[in-house]
Amino acid sequence: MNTQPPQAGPSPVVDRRIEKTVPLVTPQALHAELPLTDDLAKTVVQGRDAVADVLNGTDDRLLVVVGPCSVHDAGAALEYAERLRPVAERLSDGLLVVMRVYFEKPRSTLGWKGLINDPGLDGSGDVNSGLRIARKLLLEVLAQGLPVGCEFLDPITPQYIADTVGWGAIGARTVESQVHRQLSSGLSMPIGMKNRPDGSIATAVDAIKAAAVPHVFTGIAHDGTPAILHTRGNPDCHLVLRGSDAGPNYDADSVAGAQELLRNAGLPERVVIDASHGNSRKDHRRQPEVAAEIGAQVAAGNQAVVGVMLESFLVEGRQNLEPGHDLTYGQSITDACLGWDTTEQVLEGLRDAVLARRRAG
Ligand SMILES: O=C[C@H](O)[C@H](O)COP(=O)(O)O
Ligand SMILES: C=C(OP(=O)(O)O)C(=O)O
Repeated sequence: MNTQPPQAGPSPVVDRRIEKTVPLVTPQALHAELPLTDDLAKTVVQGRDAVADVLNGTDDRLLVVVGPCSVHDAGAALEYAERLRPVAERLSDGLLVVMRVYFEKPRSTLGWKGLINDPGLDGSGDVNSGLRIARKLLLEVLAQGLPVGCEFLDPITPQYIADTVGWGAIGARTVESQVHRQLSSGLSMPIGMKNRPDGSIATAVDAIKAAAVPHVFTGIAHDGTPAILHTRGNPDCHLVLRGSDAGPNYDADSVAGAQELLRNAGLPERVVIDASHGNSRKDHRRQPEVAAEIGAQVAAGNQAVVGVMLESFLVEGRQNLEPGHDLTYGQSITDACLGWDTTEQVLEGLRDAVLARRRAG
């Protein structure tokens, strides 16, 4: 028999490293506050279908996912969307433009983890506000008529925003994770699987295969209750070549190698290439030459290259997030980005490449 008096104060067993627990808004409540209207839902569905058509080759355009490395200021991101919309329309004969609206940042070690996790940019971790700001911005970008692309990092977050997303990514650091593969198998939009930071493409190919089939996993339901989710499998997952710590993988030989891996796995030979990250060696000034080389492969008739990713914001480069320092409006606080004018030139070059491929083929 236990003769010890009941323990007063914190438990010696559980929550020893939990400082505090804060209630999380439910997906249902957030959706009710910030609803996806029928018109916006049409933009989402049309965007997803158009991406799938490009991936499947029934649309010969190039998918271009372009926008800031991360959103830290919703106003600046919306201004970017307002600039992008007319350019996307003008180039729509060659490009299917999806705006990169990334709220979740996977870090190599430490750093700001994105607007959903820390909208105050100060470590206060007000996730409820982060989700609200993120969803509001997603609806505003959709209202511009632009489909949006996000990385899915936290497995709970999609319940709050995935209804607005036309294209999703699983990042280089999580592509080997079973949790993210299961999640992808249940997501309603095409998902790009990135090669691992060390360059392993086989891991991303494994992820595509794993996410294509049904899974069962635990998560939350729309009303916020714990739930067992049974997925159907996602046939629209595809490879994203993003280079690696060892160097780029956007050149024709690397693309051919990736095609061979896909072919051997019995998967469609379709590849999206990220012009940033390992492919630019994180130097934004190299993105135009990477995009030009990808464009040259497209213009030469390569049908396997179906998309390009660019990191771009209003102001080129990046800045450090430091307490007490004012931030430059429209400049990235994570990876360095192309500035607006260069972005427009790069997009025009990619569109010309598609028109050349079409003329030749
Ligand atoms: O795209 C953004 C970054 O490359 C990614 O979040 C990793 O950043 P880090 O290596 O600076 O942590
Ligand atoms: C983190 C990102 O990319 P990767 O996973 O390729 O590093 C990103 O695009 O924000």
